[in-house]
Amino acid sequence: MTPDGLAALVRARELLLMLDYDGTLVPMAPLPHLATPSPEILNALQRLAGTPGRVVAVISGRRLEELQVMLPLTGLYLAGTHGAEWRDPGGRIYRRLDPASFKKMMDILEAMAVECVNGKDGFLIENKGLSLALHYRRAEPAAAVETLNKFHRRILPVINKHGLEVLPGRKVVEIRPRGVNKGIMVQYLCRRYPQAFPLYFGDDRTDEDAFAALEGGWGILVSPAPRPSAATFSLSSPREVYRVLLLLNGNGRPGWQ
Ligand SMILES: O=P(O)(O)OC[C@H]1O[C@H](O[C@H]2O[C@H](CO)[C@@H](O)[C@H](O)[C@H]2O)[C@H](O)[C@@H](O)[C@@H]1O
Repeated sequence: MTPDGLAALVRARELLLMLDYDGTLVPMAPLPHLATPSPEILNALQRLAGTPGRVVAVISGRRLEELQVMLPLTGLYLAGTHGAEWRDPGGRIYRRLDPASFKKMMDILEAMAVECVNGKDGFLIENKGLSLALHYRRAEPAAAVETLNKFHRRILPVINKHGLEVLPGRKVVEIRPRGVNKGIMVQYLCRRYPQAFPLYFGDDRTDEDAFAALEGGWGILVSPAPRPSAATFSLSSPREVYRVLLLLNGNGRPGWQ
């Protein structure tokens, strides 16, 4: 699907526009804090969020606190930690889980990750309170395999005992409470806005839960190459996602670089 084709199909409808952040709205970067949106993306999202007939939601594995810094926008949903916490367009904050009850567990997992990484270069441990991510984007491939195997063995008893799950992502392994996934947030929004046609844009394994939860809408996989997915269509890059946002804003000028 081309961005122009997709926008032409949905432009006239009332839309529930849901987007993943990393790899979808913003291109991947070597480190999480470097994946920041351009002013053009921020403008496009802000315009959409202020347009009648458009409900906009960004649904990410990042913490809500971090998303609010990355996307200093108003009038849209920001959902963090795979939908475990979110801010609504009116600025109210909601949490499905109490971070306090997971703190001890995440601290234990963090200590295990530190032990397995053992000071090796290229790893990043991110304790998000409700989940823990072990990034290996900049690690040597052999070191990544060895460390991840060790980490999996180390955490297995804890995972099973405490109802957690392990999710492989793009150069990251994440541990989060079972039952928390982007699909739950998508379902909530679809039911809250039944009149709006749902579209979900995502690039990663965690977005598959969201595609599967769409109630009569379309999932748009963001990937340069075809791959198995529950999505309906695909776009090749965040750049193409940006073009769809521009077109939905009624601004089809080519040439976002
Ligand atoms: O659900 P998402 O919005 O796609 O968030 C998924 C994870 O994204 C971040 O990590 C990933 O992106 C970084 C920046 O491009 C990259 O450096 C890292 O290797 C990727 O794993 C974020 O740090 C995680 O907390 C999110 O779960």
